[in-house]
Amino acid sequence: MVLTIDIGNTRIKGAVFEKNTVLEFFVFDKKDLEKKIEKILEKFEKVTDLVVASVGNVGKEAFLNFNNDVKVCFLSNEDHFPFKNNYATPKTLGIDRMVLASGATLQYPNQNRLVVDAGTCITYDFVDENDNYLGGAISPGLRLRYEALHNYTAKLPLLMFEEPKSYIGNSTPESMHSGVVNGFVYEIDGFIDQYRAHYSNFIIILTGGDALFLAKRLKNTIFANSNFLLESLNQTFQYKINND
Ligand SMILES: Nc1ncnc2c1ncn2[C@@H]1O[C@H](COP(=O)(O)OP(=O)(O)OP(=O)(O)O)[C@@H](O)[C@H]1O
Ligand SMILES: CC(C)(CO)[C@@H](O)C(=O)NCCC(=O)O
Ligand SMILES: [K+]
Repeated sequence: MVLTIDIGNTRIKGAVFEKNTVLEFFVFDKKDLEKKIEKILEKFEKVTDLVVASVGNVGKEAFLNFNNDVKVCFLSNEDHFPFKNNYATPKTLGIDRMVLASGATLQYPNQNRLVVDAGTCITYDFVDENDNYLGGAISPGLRLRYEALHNYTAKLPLLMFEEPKSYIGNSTPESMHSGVVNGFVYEIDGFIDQYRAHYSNFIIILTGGDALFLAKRLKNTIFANSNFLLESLNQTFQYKINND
């Protein structure tokens, strides 16, 4: 059994896998990291490996004190991945993006793939049909847009997500909801259109905390898989075992 851990910028997510089947999912706060992992390891005694991807400020050190029977695999940019990395700055490429690209390569062989992760940031990652990772884009996620409007102006309130009533906002809150939510949706549809103009065929994997909401709103119909990063961690680990 494998416990995969995704340390994002905001939250931590985990999943216990028996081969390719998820037994349980977890979401928790950074401050609870060690306590929660201890609990999971107590509940699932058969976990032999802990596989971690961290883009947050939680480093390898946080994983040194667990039960000795558990091996920790803390993924880094130096690991071997199933794609050819054409990024001009491979050392600064986010480990979450590498794992997403890896999952897309392994799960959807021999095709162009675009992964859109709508989390704290929105990331776009493209792997072509010859398994070249080309890069993509990084932009602020939904929650971050609301926070930025509030934090960098004098007058704008901090709002919680609400579905805008129209693209023409007729009040301050409605203008903000339209700008944030519609802007978010238009951006992603716009990027997908751009890829479509250059690649006649590609699959789209939509993931991250806002994926389910987005899937309903995009003009481009695509399926969402909120757990794609955790699944990709499990697959990347299997790949690593078989290729190291
Ligand atoms: N309880 C929650 N806490 C924070 N964000 C949430 C929550 N529920 C839904 N969301 C939405 O999820 C988005 C954040 O996504 P996610 O949880 O994937 O981020 P994350 O844990 O920081 O991961 P990453 O850094 O990998 O993007 C926010 O824009 C927000 O709208
Ligand atoms: C963009 C984020 C913050 C998304 O989690 C992460 O992938 C990251 O810190 N990336 C480093 C920069 C890059 O990917 O080029
Ligand atoms: K993200």
